[in-house]
Amino acid sequence: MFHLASQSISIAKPTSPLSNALSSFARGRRWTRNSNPFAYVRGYADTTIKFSRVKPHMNIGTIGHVDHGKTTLTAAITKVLSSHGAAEFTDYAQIDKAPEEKARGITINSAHVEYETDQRHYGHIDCPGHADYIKNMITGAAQMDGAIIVVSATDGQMPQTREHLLLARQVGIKKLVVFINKVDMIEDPEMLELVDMEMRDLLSTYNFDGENTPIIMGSALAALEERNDEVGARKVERLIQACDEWLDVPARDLEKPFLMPIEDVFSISGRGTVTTGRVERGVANKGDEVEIVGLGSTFKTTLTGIEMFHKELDRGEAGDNMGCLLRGVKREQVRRGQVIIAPGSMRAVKQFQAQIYVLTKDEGGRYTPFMSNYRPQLFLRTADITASLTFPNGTDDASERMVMPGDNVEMVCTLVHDVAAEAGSRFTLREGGKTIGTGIVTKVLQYA
Ligand SMILES: Nc1nc2c(ncn2[C@@H]2O[C@H](COP(=O)(O)OP(=O)(O)OP(=O)(O)O)[C@@H](O)[C@H]2O)c(=O)[nH]1
Ligand SMILES: [Mg+2]
Repeated sequence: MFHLASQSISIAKPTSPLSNALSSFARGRRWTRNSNPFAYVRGYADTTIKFSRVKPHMNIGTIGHVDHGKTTLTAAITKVLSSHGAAEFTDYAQIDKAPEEKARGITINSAHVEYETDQRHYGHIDCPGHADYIKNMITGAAQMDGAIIVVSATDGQMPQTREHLLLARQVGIKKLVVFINKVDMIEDPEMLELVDMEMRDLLSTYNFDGENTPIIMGSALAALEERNDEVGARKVERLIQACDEWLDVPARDLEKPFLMPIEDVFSISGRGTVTTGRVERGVANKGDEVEIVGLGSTFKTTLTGIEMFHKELDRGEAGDNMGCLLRGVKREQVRRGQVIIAPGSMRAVKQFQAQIYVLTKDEGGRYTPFMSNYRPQLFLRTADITASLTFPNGTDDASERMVMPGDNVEMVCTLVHDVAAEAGSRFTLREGGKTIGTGIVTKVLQYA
């Protein structure tokens, strides 16, 4: 039904059953807590340790409806792994640490932690579930290679469970692991079976592998509070094992030209301007010439420094969350929404044709149809731009034609600001605080 996201899913048989993985987690290593991986930017000048690439790195995170337990689970994972020496415990209050988050008891900003298993190093992003902060969820999810969707056993699937699944698909996440949380509050086992069945159906609806996706039932709070190990710590261990076995470390696009969407910009006195983001593809070496593209200005500069998780690197590659020090660039010259690329490898576009899926109201989308010249916000990588949607030339009755929620349509998007894009680039459409559609660029019609 959702043909934009119809990549085929290969059913990976777990090749290496994790033998006692959790107990033999990397011992004796130094762990740095990173509720915000970009906090290092402030200490940029001090860092000399080289980042080690012994294990494959993977970005995952927690998504799902508000209050279903994503932050509790994130804290619980670090707690359980810290007891194996494989993470530094990051308490709930260190993840939801903004005053407003504490006051309201919800996550607003997505937060980052890191931990390691025998096989992998994970960067983990805890996303907000509240509908008002879906924008932060999208940017968080856009950095993930796989995700843990948290569903409370007491509520079952809810609107943002569905919306997050759809958006996860949209940002290119191919596999998920499900954690059915709060089982400590459930007495009737049939209830759990029902949630399990409904989740498998829902996964299939959104083109995930509903049949084989691991579903783990437990209690994040019990694990965090170190009680009732059977539903607590043991289930969190099972969850991490499922992540190791089921989620695939993506084939990195190392061969492609370098591209890093700019997520944030910092100014460091004495050093210059640092931009942070997740490398989408390719490799950049310290000293490389790069090009900044989008939002009205395209110019060349040199990467004078690369850094990740407090450590300095000589190169950054696809999948890395990193900071780039840019030579001779003023803070005002760079903005979230631009990209840093290998010079000449992509251009800024003003208009393109796209295949768009319009969400139904049950998916959190519009209740009513829209017509030509509709103007939603278009989110592409980290950019957020107003766009005008029209029908392609030659469409019959274009001025009267309506697009209904649930429709899959080809439309022309004309942007108020230019953005780096190419055929295959994916985006999300939002309006009045909610996601109303998702799309993929099929053809560039006009460059900036
Ligand atoms: N009984 C029980 N309560 C839980 C469990 N896990 C989380 N909770 C409680 O559920 C509430 C919400 O938990 P959070 O971890 O903040 O939920 P969240 O999904 O991060 O919420 P948002 O980030 O705001 O979307 C808190 O009061 C938790 O203590 C659990 O396993 N059992
Ligand atoms: Mg939370």
